[in-house]
Amino acid sequence: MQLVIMSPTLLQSPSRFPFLTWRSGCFIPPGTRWHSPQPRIPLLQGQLSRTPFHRLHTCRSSLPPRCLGRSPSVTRGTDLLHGTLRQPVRTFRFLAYFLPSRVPQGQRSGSTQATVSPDQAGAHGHDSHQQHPTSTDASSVPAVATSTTAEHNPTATLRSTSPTPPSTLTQEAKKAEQGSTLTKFSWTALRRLVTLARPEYKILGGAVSLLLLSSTVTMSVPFAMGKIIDIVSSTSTNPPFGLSPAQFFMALGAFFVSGALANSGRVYLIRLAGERVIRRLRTLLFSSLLRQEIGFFDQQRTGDLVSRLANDTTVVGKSLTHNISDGLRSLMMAGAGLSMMFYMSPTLTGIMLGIVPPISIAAIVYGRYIRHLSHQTQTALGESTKVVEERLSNIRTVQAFVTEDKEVGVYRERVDSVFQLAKKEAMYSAFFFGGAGLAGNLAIMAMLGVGGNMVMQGGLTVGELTSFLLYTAYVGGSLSGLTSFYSEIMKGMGASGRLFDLLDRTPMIPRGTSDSSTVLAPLHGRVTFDHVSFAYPTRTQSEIFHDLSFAVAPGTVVGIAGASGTGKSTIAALLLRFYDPQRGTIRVDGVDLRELDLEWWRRQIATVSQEPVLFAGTIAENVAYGLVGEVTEAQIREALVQAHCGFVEQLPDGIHTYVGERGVSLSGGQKQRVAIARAIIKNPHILIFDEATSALDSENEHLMKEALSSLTRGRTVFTIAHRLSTLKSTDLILCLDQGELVETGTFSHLMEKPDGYFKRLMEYQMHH
Ligand SMILES: Nc1ncnc2c1ncn2[C@@H]1O[C@H](COP(=O)(O)OP(=O)(O)OP(=O)(O)O)[C@@H](O)[C@H]1O
Repeated sequence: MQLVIMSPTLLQSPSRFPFLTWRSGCFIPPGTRWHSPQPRIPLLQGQLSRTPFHRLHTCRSSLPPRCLGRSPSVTRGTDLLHGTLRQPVRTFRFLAYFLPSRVPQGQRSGSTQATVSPDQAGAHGHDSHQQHPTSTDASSVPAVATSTTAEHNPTATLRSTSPTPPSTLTQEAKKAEQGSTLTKFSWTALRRLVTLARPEYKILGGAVSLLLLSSTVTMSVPFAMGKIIDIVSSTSTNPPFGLSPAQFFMALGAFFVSGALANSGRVYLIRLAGERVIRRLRTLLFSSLLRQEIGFFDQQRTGDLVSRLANDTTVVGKSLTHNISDGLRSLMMAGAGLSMMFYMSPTLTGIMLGIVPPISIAAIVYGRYIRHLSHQTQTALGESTKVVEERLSNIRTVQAFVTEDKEVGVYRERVDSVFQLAKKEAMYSAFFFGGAGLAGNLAIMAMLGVGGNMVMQGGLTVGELTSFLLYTAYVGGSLSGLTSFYSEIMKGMGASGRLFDLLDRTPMIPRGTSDSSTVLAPLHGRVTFDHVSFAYPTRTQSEIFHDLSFAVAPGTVVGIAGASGTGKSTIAALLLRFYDPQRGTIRVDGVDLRELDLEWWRRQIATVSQEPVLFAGTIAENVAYGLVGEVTEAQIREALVQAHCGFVEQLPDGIHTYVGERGVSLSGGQKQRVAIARAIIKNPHILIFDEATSALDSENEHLMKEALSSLTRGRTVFTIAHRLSTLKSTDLILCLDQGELVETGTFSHLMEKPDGYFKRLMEYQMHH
């Protein structure tokens, strides 16, 4: 992607944009590869590598106003869209980078998207959540949230914004879409989830030991405070263990320092284990994804898969580490706190147990409703973001049709429904926080009343009452943590279920490196379609081929002709074994394709497709793509010469010129010739050339023909022809009509047929 940063605002206020790095007078996001800085103007062109989504989001919400045209505030989303739809396309590319390609469903930082439901709030802070209430405010009440930022919410579900119509979704995709909210508890799922953390057992064991230590220190704070109050307020109370007051304070200090060290260690180890789990899961998942057959990708939304890779892995990693650590901590603290309370005053503890649980239950039920509202808001937000993503990624069409105002109208409607839901949520949340705070304070007042009475009658010291109240607050906080622990584990189970669906999925077309798979040596290249019937997995009802049979001798240049949509490219897809036919057999040198080692077979084929895909990298890297083993620069240059890629020498960095994402900085004809060089260097036995549908200019067409002639010599070649005149030099033409082979023969033979199908097609093309 091209990056163009022109904003003086950005250049003047570096501290406002911490996500950008200052380099050579320009800011670039982390992970940016950059080149060719342009002189005189503060402009930089660069290549962006992937940046974690949360960072993109941070970037988006911090975009400089001048870049956006208006305020970047999400509450003024329509203004933002209005501004961006009118930006020149180049500036727009910069913005597009910062917009997520997926919609966060539960993870929004700051602004109106704060979506933490009250009963989740205990999970906030995770490692750093030493938020043990030290004051008697509402935060000490179970299930009472003190934070409204969702930044740490690990439960976000990213949604695809791909425009794929829902009707094409499979059960698998739908399941992913439903997210984790429908997860049911199951021991098997929990066990599988826990197995993912097994390799980290040493680190986690260390973390749990440190957790024990730090929790012990934490839980002695109220006791120590009560003691201190008694020591300073009455001369009759002495420090425990026969220590002098000075020694007691020093011992307490040392105790706290060791607790802090243990806590730091615990946080580090937990994070380390979490990140290791996430790293392992991501790698496993990506490798499993790449091994799936093409039919699988036809049925899935790319956005969902990316979301599983980016988001579900994080949810699982965190639920296994952070959540378990937090849950254990809450459990220990609740248990220890209650025991201490009973020890200090069974009467007061009884009263507390009579008041707090009903408040907690009410808070949890109400909190759930708010979470439901929050979920609805997120869904609506997802819908609105879909509009933005689709329109921004097709900005050329929007501007060419001058539909900016219409699009803003569509977006305004969506944003408005987000606003209405968010308003409702805000109102309910306001009542919740107010009510919960009041209930908490009333409970504390009740206990102060009873406890104060006991102090006056000499049943308790002031210090003991203080300790007791602090323990109440601690226990309340811990219970709140426990409720969120359960919901986080459920989300982890939901996310891991979706991950296991992918990890466990056996590709319908396996790689075939088993002992039974065959390698043909030598390969001659005779290709036979024997009564082949085929329908795409997403449209099983409509057969593309019915009983298709033909044979191609080794070294033949075959042209495949036919009207658009008759299945020409499908032949190529079947040859590459992207799909298997439902009936019939495709044979190579007499051997069923299904018996061949798939990796070996695909290495024997080179394809030059209609719109060749180049990857973000240099020309040399693209030419060498897919080659096994070492490749020299001389080989690359030779292939480029054969493919008539003379233009490469004119480029500033020659073969090391960076071609941009999907080869965006090369013309269509240049891309095709680089793709031909990529095919030449592979030295394939079989070549599939899918002719470009878009017309090339005559010079380009001539160069292409020349390049191809170097490639076709001595190989079995399938040319999928869109312009029939290019088939003159083929040895054999297969003419398809509605998936059936209607004519075969040489060009001149077919043109001689008085009312032949091919001849009619030719004439039609010539006159249109
Ligand atoms: N992945 C897919 N899933 C479902 N249907 C598909 C898929 N790819 C192609 N089709 C359908 O299969 C039919 C044949 O498509 P194919 O791409 O082979 O045609 P073609 O002859 O190469 O067309 P063109 O000349 O326009 O490129 C079309 O009706 C198309 O809509």
